Amino acid sequence: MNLHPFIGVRRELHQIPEPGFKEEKTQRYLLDFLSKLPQERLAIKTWRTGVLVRIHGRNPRRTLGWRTDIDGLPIEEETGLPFHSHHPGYMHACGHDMHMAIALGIIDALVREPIDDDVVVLFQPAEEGPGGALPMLESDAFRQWKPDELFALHIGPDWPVGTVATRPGILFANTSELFIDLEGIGGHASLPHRSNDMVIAASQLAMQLQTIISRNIDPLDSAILTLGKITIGTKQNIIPGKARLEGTIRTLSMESMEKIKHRVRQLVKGIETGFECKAHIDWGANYCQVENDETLTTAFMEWAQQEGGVHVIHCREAMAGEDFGYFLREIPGFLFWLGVDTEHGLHHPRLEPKEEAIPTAIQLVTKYFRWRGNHAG
Ligand SMILES: CC(=O)N[C@@H](CCC[C@H](N)C(=O)O)C(=O)O
Repeated sequence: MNLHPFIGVRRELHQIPEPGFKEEKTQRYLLDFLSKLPQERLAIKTWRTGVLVRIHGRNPRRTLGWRTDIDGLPIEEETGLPFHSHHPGYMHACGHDMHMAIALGIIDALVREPIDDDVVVLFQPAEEGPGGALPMLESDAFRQWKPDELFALHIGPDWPVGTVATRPGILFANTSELFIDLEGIGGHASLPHRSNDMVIAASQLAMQLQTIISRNIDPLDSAILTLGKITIGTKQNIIPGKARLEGTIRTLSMESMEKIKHRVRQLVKGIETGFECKAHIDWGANYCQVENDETLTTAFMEWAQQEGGVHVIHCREAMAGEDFGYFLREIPGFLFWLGVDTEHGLHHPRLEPKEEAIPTAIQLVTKYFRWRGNHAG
């Protein structure tokens, strides 16, 4: 059986996952692919490791936009697939390979059969961190081609292929990374009284941080504080003088985000006093919530159910983050989950999205652009 061309594209991209703002091979792949398309209606420019593509319409009244993210994750792939990652320690474990293949498929369809309106497609670096959306949004490259409406999708592991899930209003959470460094005094394991043990300080802090959500935040206002990594010590008989805790905070309101940060500062100060150590907090990258435009999202959901050939689910908010939220603060639009039905979820080393979702998405989005961009609304 012949492989769908954009499933082939996804498999090639799957092999070259790269960290945020280091997506050089990915950028070359995208530019090479784009150079082979009919060029009459295409304009292409780069911004850092990203790419911006403009497809000139037949009779443009406005510019519609599509955005995909392009970076991979620091995860060692365990899928055993024949087209597995060629970059040790990196994997497309959040579906950005699927997102890019779909975006290229949309461009391919629209250059061959253009719509009335112009379409701008953004290949945005560094979604997983440190965040490419905000600097791209502020760049001249983007400002010159700023679309009037902007749309995006994210693969959704929990839904079957042929399903689209979204909602008007907040879809994804506000996020803040969290890095805390503790510095005490290291020493010999047999002389605890002469050292200042950061294993105990970090352990206490980890437990205390878990009380913030349960004791300080309104239970009806969802929030998360997850510590994903703690680094302490070198050997079993050395008391370590340094510790680093790394995590992420998620909220559905900015008010809760501020409250959590305030409590983190207070608890860290308490650890400094209690353990006579020094502490430093770094909030890393912060993403604002993804807030779907009410009117456009409702109209899309009705259209997709009736005309799009997919099953539409009105889903709940997710506590995942997406820097696409920065674009939606300025430009009306929406993001939807694309059902890819995988046993292992996002950021898992065995994530295997069902590839049939690629042609489904290309068809759906191209059809939507034809409906919206041929002066339907
Ligand atoms: C869809 C998804 O999984 N997004 C990521 C992006 C957030 C990164 C952010 N820098 C953080 O970890 O706080 C997620 O983890 O939700």
